[in-house]
Amino acid sequence: MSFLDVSGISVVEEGNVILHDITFSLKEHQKIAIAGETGSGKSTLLQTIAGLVQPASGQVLYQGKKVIGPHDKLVPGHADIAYLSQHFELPQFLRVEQVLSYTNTLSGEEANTLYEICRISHLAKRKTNQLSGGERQRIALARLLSSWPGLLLLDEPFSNLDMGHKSILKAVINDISEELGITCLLISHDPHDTLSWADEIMVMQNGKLIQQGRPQQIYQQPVNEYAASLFGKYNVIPPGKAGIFTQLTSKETTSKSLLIRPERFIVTRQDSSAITGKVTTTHYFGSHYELEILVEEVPLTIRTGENNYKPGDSIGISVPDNAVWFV
Ligand SMILES: Nc1ncnc2c1ncn2[C@@H]1O[C@H](COP(=O)(O)OP(=O)(O)OP(=O)(O)O)[C@@H](O)[C@H]1O
Repeated sequence: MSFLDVSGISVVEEGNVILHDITFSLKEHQKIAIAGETGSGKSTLLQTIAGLVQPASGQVLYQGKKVIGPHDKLVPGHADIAYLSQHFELPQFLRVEQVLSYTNTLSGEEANTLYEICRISHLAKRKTNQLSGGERQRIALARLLSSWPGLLLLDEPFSNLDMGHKSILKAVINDISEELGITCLLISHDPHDTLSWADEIMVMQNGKLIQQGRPQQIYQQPVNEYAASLFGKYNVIPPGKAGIFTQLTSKETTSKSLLIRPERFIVTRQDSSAITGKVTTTHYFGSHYELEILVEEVPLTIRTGENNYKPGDSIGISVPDNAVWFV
């Protein structure tokens, strides 16, 4: 028995199939992130797990017991599963300590620990209309956690936060798992949030779970171009031109296109062991440069730490064996 077992979940709303036969399981303390484009069904999946949306078929088992959907329950939801919506609301014009006291079931010491972990202790006397977006979110989170759930579902927690608030929230979410032992499942469309945090990533497309795996696997071996696009820039080289690149590796060309991430190219000397391209544009990104180049009419984006090139220059590039992937 897993901590959470989702088996064969389908959801239909207004005659449209929103989730198709989703199956996966989550171990206690495992960190899973869900990625997918807008409308791919991520929120509906979290809401179904939380018992807030009724599946048309399939079931969710939490610690071996079925999560009852809203059709069969007077007050929808599950006492041990907390869901933080993208559209959470806090009561207006109340002090933070009042807002928290309404839901709190913890002892004074436990509550203080929770407020420390959520980085909100200093906000107790503040009114809810005097908070930044990031502070509001951490208070909404503390409010949910004051019932000490076993599973926390976070729906796009980082959207609309600036870098400062985002890094505080990341530390909070980390501490929630590590110090409070609460298992977290989160949705984010930003690869920086998911790749470094998750033990596993699930990729959704049109209501289907199309790939599940370790971050490295999802990033380097996406099942299709859509999955590649969710985690950053990539080059797709059509099958007819793939040989230009595979000749540098032990790989054989196939009928599929070749996928290479921009940072996997190596800028090298222009000799017989390299491919020669022509630089068309250069862009500076602070931590690196991106060069747009043309190799036998194939446009490529390559990333490099140093830029000694300008438009019109010839450039030598190479690609290691494990950087090429067929999609
Ligand atoms: N109650 C509903 N009735 C009808 N359609 C719905 C309902 N809930 C969701 N949908 C539709 O189901 C699809 C998936 O929605 P969902 O919110 O789960 O996607 P998402 O991947 O979370 O998107 P986003 O990233 O924009 O939040 C969308 O096309 C949405 O319009």
